[in-house]
Amino acid sequence: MEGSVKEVIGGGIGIGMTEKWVKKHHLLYTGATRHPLILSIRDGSVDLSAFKRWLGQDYIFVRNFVPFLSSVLINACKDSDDQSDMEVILSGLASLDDEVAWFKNEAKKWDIDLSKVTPQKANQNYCGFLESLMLPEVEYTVAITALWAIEAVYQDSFAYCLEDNSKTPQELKEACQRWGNESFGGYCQKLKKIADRRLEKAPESVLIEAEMTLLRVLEHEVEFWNMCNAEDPK
Ligand SMILES: Cc1ncc(CN)c(N)n1
Repeated sequence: MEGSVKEVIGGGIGIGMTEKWVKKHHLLYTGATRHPLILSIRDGSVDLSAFKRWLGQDYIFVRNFVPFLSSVLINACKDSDDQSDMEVILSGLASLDDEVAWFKNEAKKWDIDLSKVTPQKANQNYCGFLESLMLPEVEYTVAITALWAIEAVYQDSFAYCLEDNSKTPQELKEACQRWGNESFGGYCQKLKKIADRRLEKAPESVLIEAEMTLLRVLEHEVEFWNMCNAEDPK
């Protein structure tokens, strides 16, 4: 029950660290989730070549995201204080199978040869960052915060393109649905809860590391959208 004694004592209705950080860094968060590319999809003015660039580059990103998510899963199995973390992360990993297939199928529709797409600079940088998060010294709390942020940016961005008054072109709606749907939203909420639970108990040094990691994720996301909107390879 909302507002129950248990919830108040347990912090259920209190604001978590992730939300505090989103508020504190709202300019950067908004930069990542309301980027001009997203706004152009939502208002229907999108340059389809930018969408195609995004499709090819994101396919490469997702392939690199698989080992990152696998490493968060291993961390959860080894270091988590709650067994259900593993199930949440496993569900995300399982859905990537379908996601990779979706990219291949979508690329065919848009006449994109994925074998010829090479990662642009911003994508290479982002994938390099994911690799750095897989190093053994990276705390589970930091890695799960990164995972939540990466997924939340896509959820927030694409859900915005599906709101009632949006003019998202029909042929892009399926892409927006992938990350903008309610079930993906629920997954992001679960990741947020895990991150908040871990952050609540984390020592100051881990909190600093996690907040910095969130900022890096948001910066990489902005750079990623910029790369798709740019005419020339960066
Ligand atoms: C760049 C980027 N960021 C996030 C997501 C969501 N997994 C993605 N597919 N690509």
